[in-house]
Amino acid sequence: MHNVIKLTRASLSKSSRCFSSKPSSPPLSPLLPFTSSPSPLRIRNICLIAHIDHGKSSLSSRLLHPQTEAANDREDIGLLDTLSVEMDRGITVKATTASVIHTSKKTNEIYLINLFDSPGHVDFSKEVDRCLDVVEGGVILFDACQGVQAQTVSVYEKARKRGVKMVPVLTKVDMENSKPLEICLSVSEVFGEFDPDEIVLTSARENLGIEELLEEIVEKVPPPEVKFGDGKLRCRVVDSWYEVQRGVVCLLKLESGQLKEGDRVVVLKGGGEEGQRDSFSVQEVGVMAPNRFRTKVLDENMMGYAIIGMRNPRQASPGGVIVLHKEEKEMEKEKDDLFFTKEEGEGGSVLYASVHPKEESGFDDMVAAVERLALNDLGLEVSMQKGGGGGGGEAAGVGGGPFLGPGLRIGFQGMLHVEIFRQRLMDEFGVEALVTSPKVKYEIKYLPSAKKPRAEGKPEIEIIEDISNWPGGEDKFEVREPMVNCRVMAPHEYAGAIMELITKRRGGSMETKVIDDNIWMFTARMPWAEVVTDFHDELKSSTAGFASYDAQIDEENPMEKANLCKVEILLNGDVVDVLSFIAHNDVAALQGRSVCKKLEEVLPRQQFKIAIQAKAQNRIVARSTVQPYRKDVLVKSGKMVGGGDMSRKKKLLEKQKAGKKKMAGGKVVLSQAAFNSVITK
Ligand SMILES: Nc1nc2c(ncn2[C@@H]2O[C@H](COP(=O)(O)OP(=O)(O)OP(=O)(O)O)[C@@H](O)[C@H]2O)c(=O)[nH]1
Repeated sequence: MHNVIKLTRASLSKSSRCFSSKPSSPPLSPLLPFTSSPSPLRIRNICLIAHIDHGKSSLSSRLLHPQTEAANDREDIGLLDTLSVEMDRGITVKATTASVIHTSKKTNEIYLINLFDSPGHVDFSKEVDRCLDVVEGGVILFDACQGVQAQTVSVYEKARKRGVKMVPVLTKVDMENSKPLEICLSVSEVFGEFDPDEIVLTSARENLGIEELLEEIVEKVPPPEVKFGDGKLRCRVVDSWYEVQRGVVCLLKLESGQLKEGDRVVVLKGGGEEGQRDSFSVQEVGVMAPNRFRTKVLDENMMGYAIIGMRNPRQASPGGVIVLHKEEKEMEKEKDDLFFTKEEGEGGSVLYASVHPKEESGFDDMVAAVERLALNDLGLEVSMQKGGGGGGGEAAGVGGGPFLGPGLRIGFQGMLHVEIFRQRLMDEFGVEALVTSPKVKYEIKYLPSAKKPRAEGKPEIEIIEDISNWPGGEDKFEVREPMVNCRVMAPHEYAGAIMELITKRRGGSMETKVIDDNIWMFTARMPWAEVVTDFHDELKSSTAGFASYDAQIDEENPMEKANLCKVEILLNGDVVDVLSFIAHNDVAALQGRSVCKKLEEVLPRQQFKIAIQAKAQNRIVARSTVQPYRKDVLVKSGKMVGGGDMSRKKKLLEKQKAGKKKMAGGKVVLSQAAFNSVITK
């Protein structure tokens, strides 16, 4: 039996004595020679997975703690959450990796553990997929107070599907309201594969159970498989990011061979052809610990970084494979087997919006920033078309109509992803962007119509992710919308509220499962458009914050027919597509009214009146007005103009009226707040 704490009430009550106080791993620097050529048998690749906020980053930092210079006794030093958006919001949005050296007390062997700290929020689950694709082990965390949550089940399923060996861990056992025994029993019951005795009890805050966890990892997780026995270089690009000084930095997993500084390499990617690819000279390689630690060589099965003098971010997107230039021809033949992950552009986005620079002149800068950000954010799907374009640069944007400058169409993974994107553009590149209210994509099936027959060559079925392409009034058509399988977990006393909410949001095929004495799980098939916006907020408020949810695209049956219509928003009589939205026929008028009301509150007042209208199914369903600034032309420097001269006063008022009439065609300024009003409806 390994040295995992035996889970008994007695052991729990004296838990602090059961845990060793600090891991005994030595600092990284004396082990430099080892890090450059470890035996694959002593490498472990793992990913920490869990529901949001269950303590992945804190535990990762604690695992790294002995070898970092941050000799700080607190766990929340956030060693791996380094983006400013992560520090600001206290969440992980980007999976990060670091290598930990661990000397096993049992075998006295030194191990190199490459760990990924993955994000917990469902919007960043592409990051979790990317990590699970390159590891053999997953440390699955359960919060000792909250236990199994909806996203835990989903990450467990992802890991199970990939055959990743899981090490179960309870976190935050130091908390006063923690219920380790209860939660361990519940975990074992829900997943049916973890023995409660095997679950490692940890506290990143109190530095408990860390040594035991490291021992469990080296004991349970298998070493990486040796896939190619020919010693030729094949490096998988796991991640990459752009640094102003050094250009593109790639995070690599060496599937085979050895990568040395000075090697000449090429990146095989789907698009490039043999002989046409740029070759690069490897300038620096090393491991992440968690900062860059130069080793000059990376060996088979290691994970580390490489700087190869690349400046164009598009050349090294995740999914590519780095091979030696002299072996390019040979590797070209294996190309199809070498592409391990999806290529850029196949992000499977679920929400689409157009993104515009706040100042029209900033389009080219925005394009460059988005391009760099997309390298590092797998969930983004950017359509960059070559050619003239709105800003005169390389990328052609989408037109913003009379209200916005040129922009880019971008696919996102969810609403939080949109927010994080905007903030990262600002924090990391100083670019302020406006993101229109994101929409899901719809499938339009055109039906035969005598009034407006389909033009020759036009497809019967169209996918629409930009609602300015929504069919016109004369077209006969059916709409299908994307569906998700939604899972909600909450204490059973909220069952009524949860069922009501799911029904209100057009959920169907609802099922309920009892997880333990307290928690029930609700599953339902729901329209994605109903879930992606504020479902989470409403769920939290109707369950006093206790419910957790997770939604996955229904792969088997992704679209379903629905009675939907476009609600057009008009400003001073002009249809503004970037504010228009799609609604179910039953609530179109209601939502139109709500958006008009909200726009009235957020549209900045002008010198002229702004008439806001909502139009659905060929009729105006709502209207409201933003009143203009009213300047009292009869008062000048605090004094009444013209004294008792009525004709002078009349003249001034008429002049003002004429001026306003002239300005009525003025430009309404759209702010981010205006787009947000459409999101929440
Ligand atoms: N008391 C206590 N609090 C902890 C412990 N570990 C983490 N926390 C707190 O729990 C919160 C979430 O911790 P994180 O480590 O950011 O959780 P996470 O799973 O990485 O979060 P995401 O990556 O955003 O999903 C923070 O406020 C931590 O300070 C622990 O062992 N004990």
